[in-house]
Amino acid sequence: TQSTRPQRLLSAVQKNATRGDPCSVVKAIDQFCRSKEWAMNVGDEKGCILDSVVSELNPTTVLELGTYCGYSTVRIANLLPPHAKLITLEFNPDFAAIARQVIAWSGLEEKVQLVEGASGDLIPKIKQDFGVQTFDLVFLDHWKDRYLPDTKLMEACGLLRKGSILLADNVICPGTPDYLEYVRSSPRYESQYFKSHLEYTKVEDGLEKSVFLG
Ligand SMILES: Nc1ncnc2c1ncn2[C@@H]1O[C@H](/C=C/CNC(=O)c2cc([N+](=O)[O-])cc(O)c2O)[C@@H](O)[C@H]1O
Ligand SMILES: [Mg+2]
Repeated sequence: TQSTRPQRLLSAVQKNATRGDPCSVVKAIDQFCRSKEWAMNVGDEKGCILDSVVSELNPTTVLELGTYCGYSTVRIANLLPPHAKLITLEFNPDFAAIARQVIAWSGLEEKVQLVEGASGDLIPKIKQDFGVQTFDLVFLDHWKDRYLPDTKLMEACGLLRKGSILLADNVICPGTPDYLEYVRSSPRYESQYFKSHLEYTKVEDGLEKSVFLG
């Protein structure tokens, strides 16, 4: 049977990256996406912006919406202090299975809890089921029409506190116009756009960093 792109991405990691070395896993995926097959990882250019936001914040609780193959999961987890927790939600079981193996290859399983399911169903259960009260950082990178409803849901579920940061990928390409309008016009957020490029291309894209003001 034909392999899928995520399966081929995982094979490239297992072939070219060193087990237990997160940086080599990130490099192997970027090399695969540049030289073999484009894939919708946040990528190296926007990844550096992601890294700087994570490093500056030094979060202990992080939520990622949309794991895909686990590229940004590994980038974020690699920068977390000991005992910090990254919960990542992924509803496609095939992608989740690949991501688990990518995360395991990087040796960061201790810091990551990958939960299979839809964000709309899981977000209301996080406080009771995963022992997290609020998130220091949320990285949004799932279906673009889910960014706004899930942000409103996180607010309603009390998962954001004064100072929580939302970092959203693809606010230009493919674009999240309703989300962008919301965080830029709401008095409850202080937003900042980090101009960059769509992963592995010269097309404009960027990350929107929004601080929840409570
Ligand atoms: N509600 C939900 N709950 C849990 N998991 C969910 C979910 N909605 C989607 N997902 C998962 O998140 C990933 C989708 C990402 C969409 N990104 C994209 O569509 C995308 C597209 C381009 N692009 O076309 O250039 C570039 C990018 O950086 C992109 O992130 C997939 O793994 C999908 O299974
Ligand atoms: Mg993306």
